[in-house]
Amino acid sequence: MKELWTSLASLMGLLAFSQGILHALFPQDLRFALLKFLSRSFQWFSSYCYFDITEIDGVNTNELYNAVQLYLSTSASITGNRLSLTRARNSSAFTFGLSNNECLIDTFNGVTARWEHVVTQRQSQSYAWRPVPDEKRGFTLRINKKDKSLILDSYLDYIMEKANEIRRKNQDRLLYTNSRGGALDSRGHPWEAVPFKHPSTFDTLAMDPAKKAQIMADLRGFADGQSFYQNTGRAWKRGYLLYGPPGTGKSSMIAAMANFLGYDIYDLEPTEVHNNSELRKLLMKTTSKSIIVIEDIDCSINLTNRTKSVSAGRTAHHDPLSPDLRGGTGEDGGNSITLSGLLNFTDGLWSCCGSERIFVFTTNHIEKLDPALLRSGRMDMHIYMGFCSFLSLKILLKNYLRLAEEDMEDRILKKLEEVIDEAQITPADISEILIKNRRDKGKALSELLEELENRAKRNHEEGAVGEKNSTEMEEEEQEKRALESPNEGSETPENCSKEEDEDQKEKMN
Ligand SMILES: Nc1ncnc2c1ncn2[C@@H]1O[C@H](COP(=O)(O)OP(=O)(O)OP(=O)(O)O)[C@@H](O)[C@H]1O
Ligand SMILES: [Mg+2]
Repeated sequence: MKELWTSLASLMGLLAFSQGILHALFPQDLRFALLKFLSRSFQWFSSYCYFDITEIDGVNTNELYNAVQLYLSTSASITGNRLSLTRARNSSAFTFGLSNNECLIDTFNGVTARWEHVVTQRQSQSYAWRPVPDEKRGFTLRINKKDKSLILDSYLDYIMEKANEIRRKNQDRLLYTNSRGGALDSRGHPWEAVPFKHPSTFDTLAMDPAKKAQIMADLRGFADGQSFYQNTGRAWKRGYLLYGPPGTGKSSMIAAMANFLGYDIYDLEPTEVHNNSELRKLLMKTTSKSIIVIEDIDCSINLTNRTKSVSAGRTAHHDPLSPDLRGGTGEDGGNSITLSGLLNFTDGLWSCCGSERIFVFTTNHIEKLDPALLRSGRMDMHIYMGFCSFLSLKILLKNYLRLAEEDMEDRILKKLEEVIDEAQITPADISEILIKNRRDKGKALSELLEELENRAKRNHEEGAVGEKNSTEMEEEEQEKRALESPNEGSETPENCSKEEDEDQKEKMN
C-alpha cells in the first residue's frame, strides 16, 4: 500500500515538474499547440469517441440539448450521484437534471453511453451584438468507437422520441409571448414562456358535435401525417382561421387544440413586432409541434388591402410594385410589418424552417381580411364559431350543471330548443348564467329560459336585422369575398375546408 502511495506521489511530482518545465521553456502558443497535439494523440489511441451537444448552436437553440436534458431527467433520478432539482413556476412536476460537470451512465441496447453535463464560464465579451448567457452549457456523450453507428443511427432518435413522450405525459405545455417587443433574453430568445394550464378541451367545448369531430379528425390527420406531407412535397403545417362574434369560444378552441395535440402555443402580439425581419426571427425561434396564434388579426394589424402596408396601429400606402408586395424584405421605414411579411410568415420558405406547426388566426370580422390571407394552403380550414345552438347548449348544461338530456323535463327541453336559435346568445353569456346559479339547477334553468325568451322576443321585434347576424351573415360574408376576389376568394370557406379535408383524407387512406 505504502509503495502505491509512493509511486502515485512521484507520478504527481513528475507531472508538476513537466508542467513547470513546459511553462519555463515554451512560450504560451507553443505550449497550447503541444497540449493539443498530446490530446489528439491520446484520442487517436483511445477506444472512445466524444460528441458535444451544445445548448446554443450558432444563433439557434439546439433542440437535441433540450431533449437530452429531458431524457436524462428520467434516468438521472435513479442513477446519478448529484442532481439538480427544479420546479418551474406553476409547473406540476419536479425535474431532475445533471448538476454542472456531473456524469451519468446510460445503457441502450446493451451499449454503454456516458453523459457529462459541461458548464463553463463564458469569457466576458464587451462587443456582443446581443446579450449572451454567462455560462456555456452542453452535454458531452462518450461512447465506444465500435458503437458509433448504433448510437448515431438510433440512440439519438430514441432520445428525441422519449423526450417528446415525457413532455406530453407531463402535460406541461408552454405558452410563449413576444411581450418584450423584440428584445432578446440572455439566451437569445425573443419569446417569454409560462406553463400553459388552460383547462379547455374538446369535451368541454360547446359546438356542433359533427363539426367538432371533423376538426378533431383534421388535427389528428395532421399530427399523424408526416409521411403524407413528405410524399406530397407539402410543408408539414396547417392553418386554421377561427371567426365569429366575441364570446363564442375561439380562444377556448385554441386551448382545446393545444391540449388535444400536446403542442405548445406561441401567442404572437403583432403590435410588439416592428418589422418583417423581426417577424421572421420570431418564427425561426419557434419549435416544432407548436401552434402559432394571432388573435383578432383584423384589430391588431390592418389587413384590408394587399396594397397597403401593415403597421402597428397605422396604415401607409404603397406602390403596388414595391419590394414589400413582391415578397421582398418588406421593411417599411424599419418600423412596421406588411401584409406580404405576414403572408411570408405563414406561407413563405421561412415558414418551413421547422415542421409540424399549426397557424391559427382569429377574427370577429372575416370580411375585413384580405382574400390572399384566407386562401387554402395558408388558412386551410375556416371554422365559424357562432351563437349557441341547441346541441351546444346541451353540452354546456352537462358541463356546468351535470345535467344530461334525460335528467331534464321534456317540456323545458322543448322550450329551450324553440327559443335558442332566435335568442342569438353566445356560449359565454350562457356560461355566465349557469356559473352564477350552479348550486341551484332549477333556478339556473328557469333564469336561462327567461333570458333566452327575452332575447328571442327582442330579436323578433327587431326583425330581419337580428336574423342577419347569425348563419346568414356567414354566407353573406363568403359571397362578398367571392365577388371581391374571383380567383382567390371564389371558394367559400366551407368549400375550402371540405375540399381540403376530402383531398387529405383521400390521400391518407
Ligand atoms: N363554445 C364554447 N364552449 C365552451 N365555453 C365557451 C364557448 N364559448 C365561450 N365559452 C366560455 O366563454 C368564455 C369566453 O370565450 P372565448 O374567450 O373562448 O371567446 P372568444 O370567441 O375567443 O371571444 P373573443 O372574440 O372576444 O376573443 C370562455 O372562458 C368559456 O368559458
Ligand atoms: Mg378570444
